[in-house]
Amino acid sequence: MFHLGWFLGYGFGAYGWNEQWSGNVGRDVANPQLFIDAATSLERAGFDYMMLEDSSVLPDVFGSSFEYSLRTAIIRQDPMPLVPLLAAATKHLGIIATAATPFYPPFLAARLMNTLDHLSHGRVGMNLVTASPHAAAQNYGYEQHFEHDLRYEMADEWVQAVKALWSSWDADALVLDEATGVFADHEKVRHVDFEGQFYRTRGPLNTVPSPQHHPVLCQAGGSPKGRDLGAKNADTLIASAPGVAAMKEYRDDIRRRAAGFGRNPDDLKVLFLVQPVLGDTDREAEEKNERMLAATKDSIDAQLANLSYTSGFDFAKFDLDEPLPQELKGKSNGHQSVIEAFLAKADGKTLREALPAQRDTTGSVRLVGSPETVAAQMDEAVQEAGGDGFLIGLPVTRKNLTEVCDGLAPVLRRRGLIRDGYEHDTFRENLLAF
Ligand SMILES: Cc1cc2nc3c(=O)[nH]c(=O)nc-3n(C[C@H](O)[C@H](O)[C@H](O)COP(=O)(O)O)c2cc1C
Repeated sequence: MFHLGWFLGYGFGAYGWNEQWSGNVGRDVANPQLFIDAATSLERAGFDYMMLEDSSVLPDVFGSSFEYSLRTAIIRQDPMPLVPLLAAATKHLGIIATAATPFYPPFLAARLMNTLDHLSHGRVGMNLVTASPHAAAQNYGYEQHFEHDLRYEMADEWVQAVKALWSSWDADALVLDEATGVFADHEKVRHVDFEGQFYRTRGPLNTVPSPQHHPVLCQAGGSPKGRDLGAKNADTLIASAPGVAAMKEYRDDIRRRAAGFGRNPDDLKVLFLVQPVLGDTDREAEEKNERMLAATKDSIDAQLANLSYTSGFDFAKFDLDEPLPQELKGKSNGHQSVIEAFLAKADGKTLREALPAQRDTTGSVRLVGSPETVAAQMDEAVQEAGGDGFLIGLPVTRKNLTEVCDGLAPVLRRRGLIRDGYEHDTFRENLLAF
């Protein structure tokens, strides 16, 4: 059996602006109903979790302008207030929201997650990101963003501070004895007095222990430092590795690192990002895939804007019919693993020739066909790569949700590949159930 998550690539944002099948995205922008519908669909299908990505910028690296972002609806509402709405509409689904460690004081994050864990009855998780654009850092008052490896060192310390705050109350600190009038045992609540290189916090939390005590931690680092942060601290890793061999290499490496940190590697579930293309028949799905690939090739601006966002380099400045300047290698302060893989693939090509390869970096394994065919492809990939499951990275439209939740998932369930109901009450217990 494997686990399923859905990755909302624009968080609480807009999906499929001005495209077919995106409903009334213009009229309903910032309306939570689509996300509530998504959560109930995912739960019906037996998903472990829904993961809301986030970022704090209106991207303006590409062309040194907001023009592309505003034309194409690259906006994001804060995902945190959405969590209780999703929780209220569901009973079992895990809900992960993203927090950028450089910008959340540990106390604020620990208290927020504790409270959300109560509101969701033990079903919340936090995706730790270090964020990459300088503009994000500037929104929080920094002159520019911290250097890539430094921000991972900071993130590791940040997690230790957050965990210390969650542990500032013992799980059994609540007495709730109305006869003696004692609410909580003061000997089971203590200061944290956390003094790190980057963060200090006194503690304790002024909130009571939540159902999971330590909400689920999720992470997506690809670089060596990013992998260490995840291997040491995360309960689930969301990964993008091109092809079964790369998936296996990534998972084996993560499990080795986790064991090196004294953890049981089975306590860390690695889910690979995929974008299945489903049709009523294999032929219909292949035709749809061809159309989507052609559209991707045509949408040069979308690819350049995406590269600009992840790298921090303005790709509008490069000549499409020349190779990229060699000196870009090793210079990005952004998503390093993503951008270095692209630069390696672009070697010896013009930028225009290199661009279609960008699509390869967004999905781990090719899944195209009818629900039966895609279920078999997923089974095969997991058997070969040994992954713990998949993260569906399709745009959040009701059509995509229906195809996956009411087409693909029932086939996966009939084949015994995904859960048939939820055994436990909390997200963590369900995640670790197999
Ligand atoms: C599936 C997935 C989801 C991600 N979600 C976010 C996100 O919500 N916010 C963010 O700032 N970065 C996000 N990232 C980027 C990662 O946090 C990280 O910066 C990136 O994978 C590159 O890692 P590296 O810098 O360690 O190479 C995501 C990456 C992946 C693969």
